[in-house]
Amino acid sequence: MKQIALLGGTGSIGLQTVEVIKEHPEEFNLLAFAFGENVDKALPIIEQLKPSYIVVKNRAIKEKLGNRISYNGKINYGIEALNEIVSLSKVDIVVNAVLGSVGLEPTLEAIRANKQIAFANKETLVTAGHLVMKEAKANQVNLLPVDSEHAAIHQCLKGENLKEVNRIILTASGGSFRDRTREELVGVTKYDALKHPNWSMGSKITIDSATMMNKGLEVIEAYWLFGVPYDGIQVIMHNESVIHSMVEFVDRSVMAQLGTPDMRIPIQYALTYPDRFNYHLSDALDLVQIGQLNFREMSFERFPCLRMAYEAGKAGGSLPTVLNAANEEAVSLFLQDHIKFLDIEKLIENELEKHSVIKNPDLETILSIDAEIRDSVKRTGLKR
Ligand SMILES: NC(=O)C1=CN([C@@H]2O[C@H](COP(=O)(O)OP(=O)(O)OC[C@H]3O[C@@H](n4cnc5c(N)ncnc54)[C@H](OP(=O)(O)O)[C@@H]3O)[C@@H](O)[C@H]2O)C=CC1
Ligand SMILES: CC(=O)[C@@H](O)[C@H](O)COP(=O)(O)O
Ligand SMILES: [Mn+2]
Repeated sequence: MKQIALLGGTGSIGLQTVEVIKEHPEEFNLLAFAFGENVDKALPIIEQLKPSYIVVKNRAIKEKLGNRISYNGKINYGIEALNEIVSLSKVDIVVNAVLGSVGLEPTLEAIRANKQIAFANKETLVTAGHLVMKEAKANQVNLLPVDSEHAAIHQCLKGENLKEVNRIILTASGGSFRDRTREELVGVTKYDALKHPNWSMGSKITIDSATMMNKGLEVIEAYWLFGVPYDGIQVIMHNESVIHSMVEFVDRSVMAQLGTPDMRIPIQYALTYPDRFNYHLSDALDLVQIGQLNFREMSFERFPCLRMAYEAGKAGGSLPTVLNAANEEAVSLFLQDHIKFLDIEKLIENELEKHSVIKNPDLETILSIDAEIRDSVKRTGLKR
């Protein structure tokens, strides 16, 4: 029986991870469960699976949950408590499904404790990929990608020699505004932006998908996970999200991984790796019913967030931290109706232009830049 510590358990990935765990009660036990503030979503899971350790965002939530929980689970709060549960000796797998760079420190702790990590939290790799990968190499820990594209690439690369990779081809659905011109983006609402054509996901990543920043973050995520240079990472638009990504080898042979757009499939694979378990939660892929798969060229002019992500990734140092922090804050302002959709990219570009890059930043520097940029975006954004 594998003992699981799930971070971000009330989110889109977290809830789907719980479904996978429940499908295989003889294989997986939810030992530790962490979430932010959503007690109503957490309570039924906690009451059913009775994790021994629970971590929430702050003391107020701890008290709120403590008043409603019916068994003797240990409840704690804050980043240190997250760091503690990922390092528990009994834990076999840490699922990192928290949103944003708050996942950085627990990731480093889980690596230092030699845990297998099912990794969804892409912002952590964007903000501090050099620190995470250095620690992973030193401790010989594999990050098992949950993000659908990276899970696909990981499968295409199984048994292959990385030196024989020509390029990685990341597929992008295009998001909710893929058929609109830039002029048609003026005045779009968050309700329009939240209508993803293929996937049901948390709000932040759905907005990232609409701005194409999601693919930008994924380019940087791929760079760190697979060690392929930025010039060898291509993004193409693929309407159906059926091909999750591809790898081209030096002999021009291309491997692709396909599947229905259902995140429980890569989540389950990250939990069972290197084995595969039966899966019954959704229907099998039916290519005849789908009929055709469509592809389009990606445009940096149409999607400046993708251009900015490549530029930040290539520049390296502290610039990806700036990109990520500015994006997290700008999306949050947009979701709270403080700024317009097109302001997201303007606020990010503004921070990237102002920043003097620091080479090889340490954890303290990254955390301080992250806080400083969020503050700056909030101030600028609220004046708009
Ligand atoms: N959703 C998807 O299909 C995919 C998501 N990803 C990545 O997975 C990650 C999670 O995405 P998604 O599930 O959509 O996000 P959601 O917003 O749905 O969920 C985020 C989770 O993180 C928790 N959380 C936020 N802040 C804290 C904190 N300070 N301490 C503890 N928990 C916290 C939230 O708790 P609460 O809500 O209770 O406050 C919630 O459980 C992101 O990095 C995303 O890019 C990658 C591929 C696909
Ligand atoms: C499910 C998943 O992995 C998301 O990151 C998805 O890729 C978002 O779709 P886009 O291709 O629209 O960014
Ligand atoms: Mn993805």
